[in-house]
Amino acid sequence: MSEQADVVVLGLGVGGEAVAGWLAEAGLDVVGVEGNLVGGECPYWGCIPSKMMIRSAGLLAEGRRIDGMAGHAEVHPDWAPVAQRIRDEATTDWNDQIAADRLTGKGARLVRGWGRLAGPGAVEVDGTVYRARRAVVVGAGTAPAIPPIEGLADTPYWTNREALETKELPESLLVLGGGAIGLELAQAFARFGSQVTVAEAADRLLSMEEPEASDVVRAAMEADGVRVHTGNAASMVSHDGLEFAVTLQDGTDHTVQRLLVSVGRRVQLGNLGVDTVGLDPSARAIEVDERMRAAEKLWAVGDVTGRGAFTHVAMYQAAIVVRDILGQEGPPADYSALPRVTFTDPEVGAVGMTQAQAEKAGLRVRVGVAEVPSTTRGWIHKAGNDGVIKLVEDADRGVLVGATTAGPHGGEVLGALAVAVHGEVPVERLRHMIYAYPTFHRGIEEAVQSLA
Ligand SMILES: Cc1cc2nc3c(=O)[nH]c(=O)nc-3n(C[C@H](O)[C@H](O)[C@H](O)COP(=O)(O)OP(=O)(O)OC[C@H]3O[C@@H](n4cnc5c(N)ncnc54)[C@H](O)[C@@H]3O)c2cc1C
Ligand SMILES: NC(=O)c1ccc[n+]([C@@H]2O[C@H](COP(=O)([O-])OP(=O)(O)OC[C@H]3O[C@@H](n4cnc5c(N)ncnc54)[C@H](O)[C@@H]3O)[C@@H](O)[C@H]2O)c1
Repeated sequence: MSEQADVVVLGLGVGGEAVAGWLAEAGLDVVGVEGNLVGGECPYWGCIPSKMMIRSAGLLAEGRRIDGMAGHAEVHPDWAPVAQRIRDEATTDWNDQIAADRLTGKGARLVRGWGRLAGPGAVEVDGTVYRARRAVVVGAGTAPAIPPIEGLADTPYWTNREALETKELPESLLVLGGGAIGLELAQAFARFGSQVTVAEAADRLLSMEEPEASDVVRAAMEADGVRVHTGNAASMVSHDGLEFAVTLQDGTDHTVQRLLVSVGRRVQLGNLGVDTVGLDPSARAIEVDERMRAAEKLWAVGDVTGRGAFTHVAMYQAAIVVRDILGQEGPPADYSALPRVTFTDPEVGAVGMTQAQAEKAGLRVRVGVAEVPSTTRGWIHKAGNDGVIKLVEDADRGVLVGATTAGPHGGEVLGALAVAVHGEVPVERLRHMIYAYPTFHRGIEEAVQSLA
């Protein structure tokens, strides 16, 4: 059997849903194919439920900061309202009817099932081939990477999905991987009372960001009672029906109730039939140009492109895909001012290049640093004021090419620096700008003055 459409979108996560909805609203005949939940990872097992956990965990942490600053508070954590809110408000118990109706309400046709590319301009789902007159867009996302650790595959380990679905707080939890997922969830569970250990293979947490941010995050984790092992992946895992036994590379043994695997995510091209359009199924991602084109009649969007696994990247790319398919003008994709925020407390905001990346790119680099606790606002804030603002300047051009804002509201402070990097605002202008007193973002002025 075969059906026609203007556009077929394969995978309706953040990126695919946006593309399908916008193109349908523009009047095209769009078929959207989804094997699981319309909306993808972010609303059901990612950004949104994890940030609900973090918001609640943050309230507990603030409550514990009352002593010594505002009287006395006893904090009694309860996981039940968190699990309930994730069910009621975030995921409707992992039911996507609202999202599906929103999409079809825009005029798109929803096909439920797992699809595969079937040559240029064609997608097959359960024996039906959908032929696209204009474009196929792949937005198939990623799956958790599971490392080849002896014994791991045979155990009931958690990925982000089980962690965000849990109704019960783990008594003890070992988190493999000290990146964004691992750290956000480790700290949240620890603040509710789980005994948490993080084992990170690299020599520091959040190893893709500035070392100063790694130091801040490690201190914060340890202050929340998280045991941190760096340079120390797991070498063996087993489960006896009740508990996990995990041996780390340093030879230490850990017995825990739960094991969370968060060592990165992988694009799975093997199942997508990319060979039928001339692409390499063993590639790490679908290679796209600056208009998100991947092959004849083929565009890709979101995590599957390997250009930064963030919801805001998927949305940014979706707008480019839509413009290109509709033949509209617009700027090409540019990731030089890519912002990201790790929602630990303190939050770690970052944009553009780290110092190491800028040096590796051959730039003549100047660096400016301000310690948040010694800024006026940081000093006033007191409990929970750890953080650092770090700026990376291309000294030859006199513009910032990267910045890090670790600290209270670090993700919000980042906004100003994302504008500076994106807009290539001359450092000289930043030096003579008025920064409101006493804000956290006023720390940027100090960091600018210290550029050397
Ligand atoms: C715990 C966690 C927290 C996160 N927090 C943040 C955050 O705070 N901020 C942020 O910016 N990002 C965050 N992310 C990342 C964010 O979720 C992803 O970048 C985003 O979901 C990517 O969207 P996407 O459309 O590329 O893919 P996905 O959302 O993964 O969607 C892909 C969709 O394609 C479907 N699909 C795949 N293959 C097929 C097929 N063959 N046929 C049919 N359907 C298919 C899948 O079922 C899925 O619904 C987080 C991720 C996790 C796991
Ligand atoms: N706040 C956010 O925006 C947010 C939150 C969560 C996830 N995400 C996205 O999801 C992606 C995936 O998150 P993630 O945390 O799984 O990946 P990650 O790449 O952020 O971190 C994975 C970490 O695991 C470590 N690692 C790799 N193999 C290991 C092993 N065998 N043992 C121990 N450690 C090992 C890596 O060194 C790295 O530090 C992120 O890259 C990010 O793009 C974003």
